[in-house]
Amino acid sequence: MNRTELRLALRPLAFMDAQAHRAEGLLELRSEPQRRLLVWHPDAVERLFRADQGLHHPGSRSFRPLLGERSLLWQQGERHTAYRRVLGTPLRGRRLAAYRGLVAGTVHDEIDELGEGTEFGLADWTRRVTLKIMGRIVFGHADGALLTPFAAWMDRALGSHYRTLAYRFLKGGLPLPDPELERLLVRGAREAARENPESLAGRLLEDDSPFADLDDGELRDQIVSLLFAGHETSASTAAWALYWLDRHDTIRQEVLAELASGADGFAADEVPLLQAVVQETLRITPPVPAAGNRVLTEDCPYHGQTLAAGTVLTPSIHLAHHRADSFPEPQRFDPRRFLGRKVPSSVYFPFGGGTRHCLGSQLGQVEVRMIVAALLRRREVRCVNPRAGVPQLRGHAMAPSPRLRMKVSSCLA
Ligand code: HEM
Repeated sequence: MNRTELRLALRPLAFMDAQAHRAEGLLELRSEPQRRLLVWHPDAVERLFRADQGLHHPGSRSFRPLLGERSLLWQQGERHTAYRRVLGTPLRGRRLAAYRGLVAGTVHDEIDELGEGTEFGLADWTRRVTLKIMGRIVFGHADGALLTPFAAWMDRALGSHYRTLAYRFLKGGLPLPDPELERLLVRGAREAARENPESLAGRLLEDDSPFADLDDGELRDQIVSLLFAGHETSASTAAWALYWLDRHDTIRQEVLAELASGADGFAADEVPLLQAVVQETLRITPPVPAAGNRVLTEDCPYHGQTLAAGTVLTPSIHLAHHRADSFPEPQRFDPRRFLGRKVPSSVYFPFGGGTRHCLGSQLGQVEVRMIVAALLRRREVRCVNPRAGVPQLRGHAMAPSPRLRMKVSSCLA
């Protein structure tokens, strides 16, 4: 790792912001022989995602041990496609309706706990809600015996950016969980397959699935990956959306007026302004500032130069979302940018793209809309310390600082 890559690893957002003036939307992070480029120009992004099928996806060096060497996040070829088919199908389109009651029930139970005068850490609260939702989706239940030690492990690995860096650089990798937790996760998945065949673990292991005979190691990797990828990002988006609405009271009032129809937020077309708030939140504070690395498998001409096979390309979501020619006044929170407008996926890609496009993009947005809708409708909540609304890195993800607190001033329902 050279000095430029070290600066990116230590302070990724500050590093990327310092590159925002580069109209070419391309920066060399490392030179030959293992050239690495940060890319955010719309042409480069479009070409990259279009060519994704033929590229290599090596995955993150620090996350590979955490999520497991056989995680679907770095599987390639046919096995990767099969994982996406089995796990992605229930998370899309009409199938999503099956989760409406589950998401609503979890959110309302957590809101019930927020009495008048309660102060709570926003990012921790949304993380608790989304982990319970993912527990119910993956196992069919939100058993604290599984989810509490899982959350504690994630916090140990990712709860402090500097601790994460220390693990990565001084201890040779992020901490592995207690073997007992790994055993519990695998046992939970096998029980789910018997008792809750509709759960994701059940679908993965059902008799006619290509993964019916999955061994415990590979099963562990998929369960950890689903719980991790499925809750950190949605939690971060929900927390940022609530923060931005707190900062923009007129928009908050307009969202509340929209919710007066009784909509629960499940269907985006019933709440266009709330959906635009979610999209703008994902633009201005994308929970994943950079998509996964791609490696060119053959030489590729680009803007008068040749990018050699082996070049690593890192798509910067953060920089693409802050290009003034794509989003005028990019630092301004303005959901109206998205009202009645479809934004091209080469300039706006909070869920990545190509063959690795997020499997839970629709579910994640449903969760955020339903969390925001239910909380706004049922509680009068305000930020106690809005100055703490600064980004905190959790591995490759980015959430509001854990210091950001909300207070319930009254219970409305
Ligand atoms: C608002 C919430 C979410 C955001 C912003 C988000 C963002 C992302 C991004 C940026 C990627 C990498 C894509 C790439 O490299 O091109 C990704 C991958 C992935 N996400 Fe999400 N995600 C969210 C919610 C979810 C949920 C709810 C799940 C539930 C299962 C999920 C599961 C996954 C999986 C399995 C992958 C790996 C896909 C693959 O490698 O084929 N995500 N997500």
